[in-house]
Amino acid sequence: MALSIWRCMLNSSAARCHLHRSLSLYNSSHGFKEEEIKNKLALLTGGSVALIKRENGIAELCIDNPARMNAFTGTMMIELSECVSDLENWQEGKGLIVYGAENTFCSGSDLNAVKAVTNPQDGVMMCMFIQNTLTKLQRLPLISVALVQGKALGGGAELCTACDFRLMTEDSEIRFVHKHMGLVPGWGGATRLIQLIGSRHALKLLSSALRVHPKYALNIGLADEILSSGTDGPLAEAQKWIASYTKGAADVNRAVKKVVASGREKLFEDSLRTEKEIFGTVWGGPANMQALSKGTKHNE
Ligand SMILES: CC[C@H](C(=O)O)C(=O)SCCNC(=O)CCNC(=O)[C@H](O)C(C)(C)COP(=O)(O)OP(=O)(O)OC[C@H]1O[C@@H](n2cnc3c(N)ncnc32)[C@H](O)[C@@H]1OP(=O)(O)O
Repeated sequence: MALSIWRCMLNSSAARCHLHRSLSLYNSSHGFKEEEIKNKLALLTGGSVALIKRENGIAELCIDNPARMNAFTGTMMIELSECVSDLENWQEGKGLIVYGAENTFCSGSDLNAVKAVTNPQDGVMMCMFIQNTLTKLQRLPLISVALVQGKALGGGAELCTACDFRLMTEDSEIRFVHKHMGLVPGWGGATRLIQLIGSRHALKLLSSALRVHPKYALNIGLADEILSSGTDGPLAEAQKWIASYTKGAADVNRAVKKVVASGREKLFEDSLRTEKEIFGTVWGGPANMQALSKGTKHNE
């Protein structure tokens, strides 16, 4: 009885709203004019972003514009945002692999497209649009992995920081080339890079536009693994890698990612409170009851 009252409290709309945080980082109160920038981006066509949601709960998102090393056109930016919204509503989902077509990750914005939006107002609107998308991607209750093959350049380097993990193939590189373009990161990549590797390493990478090869990336904590060139190919290697972090029931996996995502963004006390609320969503749930009734031990 006490447990069901407790669950009822936790399922109140206020708690749900708190847990399923998909509010946009920028909205009209920040001067963001979403429809206006979407209309402009829709004119910059080419390439595509494709999402496959597999039955095992692992999705694959492919950045596909190989003629331009998978650079992002305007329509691809819109498609990415639609794919992320789709993933936000995928209750069976546990994991996500982001990769680029034809063995290279992504070379950032399509330079032909960005030439059409060089005025600072449009630039900032585009930046808000992509930051909204990548923040939602980072907050998804899915373990996300960027499979970096070939080159991750500019915005492509920023995109891979929005994933929880980065797996690099031996010949790949991540490179924040922004300084050479007279820019700084704008897709949220600087903020996320500092969180990932600390401000000293981030400053080195951004101020020198250094090519970050896999061993160096592993060394500074930017990469999580260098994939061996197995016979099945990098995507199959990435699927195997993510499988070991997404075993078991979807709701428990999603709760794990939610506690980490909330802790990553919140102040200490705030994070403890959210952790307690998420805990309440799995405590006494089917996976928990099954483990208790089986007398599960952890000595293997
Ligand atoms: C805040 C993010 C920031 C922004 O929004 O402004 C950016 O992302 S800026 C964009 C950063 N990216 C670049 O500056 C990439 C420039 N391109 C290169 O450095 C090279 O093309 C490279 C290293 C990606 C690949 O070199 P490689 O020798 O292997 O091949 P090619 O140079 O022959 O490239 C093949 C083909 O792809 C076209 N390409 C590559 N990247 C882009 C891009 N970002 N936008 C448009 N087109 C791109 C390249 O021009 C070639 O086309 P081709 O018609 O054959 O000349």
